[in-house]
Amino acid sequence: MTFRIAEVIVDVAAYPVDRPFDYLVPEQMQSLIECGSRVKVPFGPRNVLGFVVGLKEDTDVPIDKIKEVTKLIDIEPVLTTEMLQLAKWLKNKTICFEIDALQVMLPSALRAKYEKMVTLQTDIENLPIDLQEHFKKSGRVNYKVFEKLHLLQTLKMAISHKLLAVEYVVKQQGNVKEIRKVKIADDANQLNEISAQISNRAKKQKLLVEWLIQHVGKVMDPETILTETNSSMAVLQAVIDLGAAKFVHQEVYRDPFTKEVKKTTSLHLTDEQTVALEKITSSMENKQPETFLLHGVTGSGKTEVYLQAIQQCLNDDKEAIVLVPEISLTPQMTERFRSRFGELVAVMHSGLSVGEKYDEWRKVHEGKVKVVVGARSAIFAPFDNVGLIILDEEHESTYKQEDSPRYHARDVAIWRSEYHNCPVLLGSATPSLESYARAQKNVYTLLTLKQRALKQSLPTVEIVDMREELKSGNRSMFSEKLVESIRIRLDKKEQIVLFLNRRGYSSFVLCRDCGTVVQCENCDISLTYHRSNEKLKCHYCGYEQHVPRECPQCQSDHIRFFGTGTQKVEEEILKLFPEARVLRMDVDTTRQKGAHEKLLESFGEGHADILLGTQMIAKGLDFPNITLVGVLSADTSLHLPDYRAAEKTFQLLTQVGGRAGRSALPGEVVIQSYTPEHYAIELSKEQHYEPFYQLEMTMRHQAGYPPYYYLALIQVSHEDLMMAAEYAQKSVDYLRSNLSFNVSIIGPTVAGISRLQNRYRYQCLIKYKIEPKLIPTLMQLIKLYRSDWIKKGIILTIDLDPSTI
Ligand SMILES: Nc1ncnc2c1ncn2[C@@H]1O[C@H](COP(=O)(O)OP(=O)(O)OP(=O)(O)O)[C@@H](O)[C@H]1O
Ligand SMILES: [Zn+2]
Ligand SMILES: [Zn+2]
Repeated sequence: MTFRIAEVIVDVAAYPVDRPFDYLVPEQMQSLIECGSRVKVPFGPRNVLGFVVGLKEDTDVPIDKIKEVTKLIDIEPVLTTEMLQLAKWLKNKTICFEIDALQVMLPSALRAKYEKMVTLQTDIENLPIDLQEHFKKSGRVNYKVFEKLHLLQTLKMAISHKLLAVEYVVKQQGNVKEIRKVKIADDANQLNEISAQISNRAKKQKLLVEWLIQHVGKVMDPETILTETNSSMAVLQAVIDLGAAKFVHQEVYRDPFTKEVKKTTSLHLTDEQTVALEKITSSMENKQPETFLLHGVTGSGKTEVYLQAIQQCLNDDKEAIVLVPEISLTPQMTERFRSRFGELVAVMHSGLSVGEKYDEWRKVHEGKVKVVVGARSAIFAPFDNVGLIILDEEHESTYKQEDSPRYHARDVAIWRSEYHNCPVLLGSATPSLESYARAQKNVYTLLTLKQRALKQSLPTVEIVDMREELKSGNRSMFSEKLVESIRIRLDKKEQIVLFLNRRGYSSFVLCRDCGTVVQCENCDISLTYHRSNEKLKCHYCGYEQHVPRECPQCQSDHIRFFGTGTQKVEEEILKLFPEARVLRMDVDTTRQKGAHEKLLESFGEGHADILLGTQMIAKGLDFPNITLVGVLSADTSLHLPDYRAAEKTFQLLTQVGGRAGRSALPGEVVIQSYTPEHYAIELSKEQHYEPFYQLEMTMRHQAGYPPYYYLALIQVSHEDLMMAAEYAQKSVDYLRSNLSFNVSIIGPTVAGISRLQNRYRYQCLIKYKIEPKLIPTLMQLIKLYRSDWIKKGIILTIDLDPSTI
């Protein structure tokens, strides 16, 4: 069947109406075009990108008005029917443009510049005659060749018979970091000749070439060569000009899968694990879209349950998606999957280059792998026979995307599970209140692991009141208790994790005379001090400046940085324990690709006594020799203007505490706090979730927050303060006159960060329980915005279930 009309979602933001437009399919394209393919179509004066979301025979658009599809980008669709449906759902669920929903499902490589290449998948004789000659020289031919020769029809056939495949080769644009190395010539004779040519007066050059002869063919850092030979860059350049070596560029990035992994097999499950696994597999057998909440204490062996459930899924010839929060995508976690399922696993996370990400996506798209382990966006993995979806650490806020489409991976997971009739498994030691409440109401099925896998006891937790320390004259950031515990571990050669809670906290520069804090020029946010290069940086817009020598307000020179960064803690530790080997893990030491991995590996191998870090080390670590966890500052995350502050603090303390005593050796946790009486801190002592859940639910009920109420956040920004305020007020008026009376609308108020990237920000919060008019009203508001306000420079965003307010 061939269709004449394509329905296309076009990539035109800021168009008030979000619906597909009809285009005429030129005859030669009719047998090639499919739903889920990208096209180029004329829109107004331009040619724009679009996605084919429907094909049909007729249209209401008059024949003299309808325009033709200019170009078919993919002869194989890049999106499945499922994804097209999902995009429609996402559009309503998150109030976004359908185009944004479609784009988010594709790897960024397909949005970047790329070259399409056709690669040979079989012996050349098996190809249709017309195509054969093109592959004689090389197994990889530019797609454009076939386009020019009008061979697309034949090409498409060959592709559908898997004789050929289309590959997108990304033109890397600074995504891959390269470093300059020196490649020494391969041929010793040639080097000898060069040496002979050099006049005896150019002693340094001669010496350098002599040295190079000893290292024929090697690739080395220029710095190494210079220090080893005690020569200068000029000398090196001179011998390079003579042909003794050449500069080469090497990717710093490596293949994500270069490391060998040891194969593991299923462990014998504990009783609790067995019960949990059976429930999950029986739901898989019955093809039920059931959502499970696996609540297991730290170290209870949730991961082993995931692994065996996935095994079941593979046995049934189905595919599995595993989501983990970006920060716990540690090599340890991914390795556990790879060592069980080997080549069947693809890994997707932000540490990969655009090209690498695309390679992983393609493995999924082509069915070469059966399991995806990845961060949030891996939920869109284009499998077509999903048997199980897992979200590890389901409470993590990184599962919510902060830009359009503002989706939550959990919601998408549940949607896909309904599409594929398969279960979703949410796992956590500290479930989100929302999920636990749903489990209480039997919307989710609760599975519990109360004990650690080898029946180890949970670590003992001691909370130290830092106010008392101060009273007794201890001004350091380490309490006496913690110092003593560290000393014992160092003596026993056991390992220590020190955790610096830096959520909502940073080192800033403050004038001790007038109290001024140095702020960003573009945002109303204090700048963060970076010791490594003595600079102040804005973590929101990237602005940076040197640390001022005097206060910009009062010119006093008593201007110092304030607060505790990991570097400062490290110095302090080394003062107290000069013999300790400390590994520091923070944004500064993990910037390089693979650094994270190396640090952890080295710690795991026992090359350090103390692992010091921020949020990054709170999760997923499973090292048997860790017996002490110290939390330096439990409170910092408590004082955030966030209704989830207590929940986040409790989760963090429980998770980080859970790193201790996971094997034979018993664990101890020392939590330092200035507000030890706060329930989130007090209750983390028992490492019991239930009491915290009960109390926090009461608080939420009283304050009218989720899970009792739903929230929607509307933000309005403009470069001009008055404009921002005016349009925020307009939005609120509009909402008030259209929503029911039992919906509370709070605002407009100044946003938490009142100015960002030179735009003033106002917001308004909607709290509701049931409000059928909400989505239609918000859609109308968006329409108002897109058709008029946007021209005045307003930016309006709507976030349903915002993760912070
Ligand atoms: N049935 C079992 N028999 C023996 N060892 C097990 C079993 N299940 C899990 N383990 C081991 O127990 C340790 C903790 O398990 P795992 O890391 O899966 O726990 P978890 O619940 O995911 O922990 P966390 O939430 O703290 O990260 C691991 O070293 C794992 O290999
Ligand atoms: Zn001052
Ligand atoms: Zn800024």
